[in-house]
Amino acid sequence: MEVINQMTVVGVGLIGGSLARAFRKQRLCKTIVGVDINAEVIKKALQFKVIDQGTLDLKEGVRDADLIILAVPVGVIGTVLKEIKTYIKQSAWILDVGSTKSDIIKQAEEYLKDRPDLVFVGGHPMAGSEKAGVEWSDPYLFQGAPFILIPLAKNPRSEVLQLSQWLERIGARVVIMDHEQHDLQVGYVSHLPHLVAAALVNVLSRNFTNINEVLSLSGGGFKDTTRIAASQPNIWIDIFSSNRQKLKKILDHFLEELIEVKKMLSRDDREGLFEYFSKARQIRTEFFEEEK
Ligand SMILES: NC(=O)c1ccc[n+]([C@@H]2O[C@H](COP(=O)([O-])OP(=O)(O)OC[C@H]3O[C@@H](n4cnc5c(N)ncnc54)[C@H](O)[C@@H]3O)[C@@H](O)[C@H]2O)c1
Ligand SMILES: O=C(O)C(=O)C[C@]1(C(=O)O)C=C[C@@H](O)C=C1
Repeated sequence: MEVINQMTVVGVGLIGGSLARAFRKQRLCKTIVGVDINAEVIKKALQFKVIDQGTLDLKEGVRDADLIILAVPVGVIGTVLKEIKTYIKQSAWILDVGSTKSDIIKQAEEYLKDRPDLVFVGGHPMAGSEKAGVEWSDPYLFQGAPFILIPLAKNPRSEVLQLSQWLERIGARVVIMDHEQHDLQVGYVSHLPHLVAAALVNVLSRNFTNINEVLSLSGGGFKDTTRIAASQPNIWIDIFSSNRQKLKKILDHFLEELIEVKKMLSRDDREGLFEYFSKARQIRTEFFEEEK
């Protein structure tokens, strides 16, 4: 397998830091350079030996890279790409890890028109945490997790194959799909759950003044279903704004579910409720038990 001379991670946070550590652990690259807008982040990343060199200067950081990972918030991935494209080495690979893909793929197609030599692949690791920052990075984060890849139409399959092999080496399960399907399906299994978790918390604050008293009564159910409500809002604003057209439709479908349940409650439809919960139980247990 080809070893990367220099990998540059732009945005050395939870995901960027975890990818750097995972690639290092598997000896997939010789040198790792980190670029961030925050000097404290670079200092910490050097201290934890997540990166070998760090800089606040994008141009300097990407110039000699063979693989560039864009691990900044979704709303700035395109801006960074536009800024660096003229400095990138001939035939380098660029992988972004943003949680939405349609906007980013369209930006990459537009901005890289005059750099047909570059291999841009849209990526989305379906692994993460509610914690942010390099201090929470984990070299094993991607083990067993899906890593969605969205190649640009013009990319040769062999180039995507090389990237897939590196990602498989860090334990990920590569899934190749198109950006529209990605934003729809991931909208249901990641973005909607995030919103539901936040709503479960916020419904308390809207209806109680003694929230802490109510929270002190919660057991595992509330904690399990609301862990992700503790995530960084800045990351999620970008995700929701970027996927807003699909999310509006997904929300309509979700509201239909809630209205159905409300109707069952109004007519005390025990049979309907039994069917409803049984269906969910069956789908969830069959899938996740088979997955083990
Ligand atoms: N957190 C998750 O669970 C998760 C999972 C999969 C994908 N993602 C995606 O990964 C990306 C990074 O998320 P994260 O959770 O690692 O966030 P994070 O906050 O831990 O890290 C982001 C880093 O980017 C830096 N940054 C921000 N703007 C920058 C800029 N213009 N130039 C250089 N550095 C900049 C920040 O200082 C920070 O260090 C996002 O696009 C997110 O959607 C997140
Ligand atoms: O496990 C978590 O904490 C996550 O929220 C990770 C999670 C998700 O599964 O929805 C969140 C956003 C990412 O884009 C990918 C993965």
